Amino acid sequence: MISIEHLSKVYQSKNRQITGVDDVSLQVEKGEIYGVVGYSGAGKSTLLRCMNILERPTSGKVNIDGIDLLSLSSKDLRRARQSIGMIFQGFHLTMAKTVLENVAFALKASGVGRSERKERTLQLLELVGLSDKADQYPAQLSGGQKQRVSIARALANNPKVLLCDEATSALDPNTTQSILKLLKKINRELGLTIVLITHEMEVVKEICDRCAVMEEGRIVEQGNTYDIFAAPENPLTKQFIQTVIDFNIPEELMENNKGTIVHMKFTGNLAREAVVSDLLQNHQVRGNILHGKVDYIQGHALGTFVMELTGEESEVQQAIARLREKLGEVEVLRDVGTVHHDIARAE
Ligand SMILES: Nc1ncnc2c1ncn2[C@@H]1O[C@H](COP(=O)(O)OP(=O)(O)OP(=O)(O)O)[C@@H](O)[C@H]1O
Repeated sequence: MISIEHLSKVYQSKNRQITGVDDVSLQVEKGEIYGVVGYSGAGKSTLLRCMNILERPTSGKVNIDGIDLLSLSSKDLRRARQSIGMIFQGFHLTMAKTVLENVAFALKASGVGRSERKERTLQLLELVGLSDKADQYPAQLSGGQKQRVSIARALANNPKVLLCDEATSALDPNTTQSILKLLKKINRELGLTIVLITHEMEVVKEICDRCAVMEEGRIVEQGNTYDIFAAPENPLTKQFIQTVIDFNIPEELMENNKGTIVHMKFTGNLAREAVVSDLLQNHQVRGNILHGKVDYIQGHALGTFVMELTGEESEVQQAIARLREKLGEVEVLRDVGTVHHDIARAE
């Protein structure tokens, strides 16, 4: 549905060039929710605005639903943009128009007649759960309701793609959840392809089928959201994931527990298997769980456990080897062998 190839955007300021997007390629499939996550200044907004040519790329290709957008005349580009809706962090509503007028205006602009406009607007307000607010003004609405109006407006011309520019960043956590649910609903019910940019990995975890992580204009990692959470490779991706799946153990706990501390991840079916109790039965070690959590990403379980293992050093090492056989990567956060070695060296 969306194909971006080697896209770059370089801004020319007075005496220097600033690269907003640097050689980005990505594909978004039809009906998919695709997230781009990154810190401020990473180039997310620039990339998103290049997707509907609100910003003209310096080089590269943008193809949406088989149309090469950069080859179009301004008139054809205006028409093509009707199939690309967009919503923003700041809603961009017209304050002097009612909710109904805000949505209907998008239809008027594309030449839809008065009676059809009203009927379609009411349908859209029902879809976003705002039928009872049709005659209110934006100032009378909460942030979440305003974003619902802007979603209804973005859907007015039956777009195939919806671009979301930090759509939930101005909202509290509960309202964020309700807007994400709405986006998921329209994605499923209307088969709408959604690209969203965000600085919150939680948003990606909630609704994105696939995602990309951006830094300094480049994509540093991309893939299926579950795989990215289960086995992130790039240090920045790991940092983002840690904002959602936090397994930092308080220092006092590290100090008070003298055993070997391991961090394990359970993916897929393993998340439901009794790996830990099997381990404790089959090895002469004691296990003390310091942290444990199962997250559900795209309906699949991802378990994170931090456990202290105590016992004879050779037994502990065998237990870790067994865990690695079963789980793949097992990170040793504190190795008692190393601790003994360090103490001996200090003495
Ligand atoms: N119109 C512009 N003129 C010059 N530089 C720009 C312009 N727009 C963006 N940039 C620069 O391009 C880089 C990427 O900015 P962009 O807004 O795309 O990042 P972002 O990841 O969306 O960050 P934020 O979430 O803070 O908006 C930044 O260094 C920014 O200063």
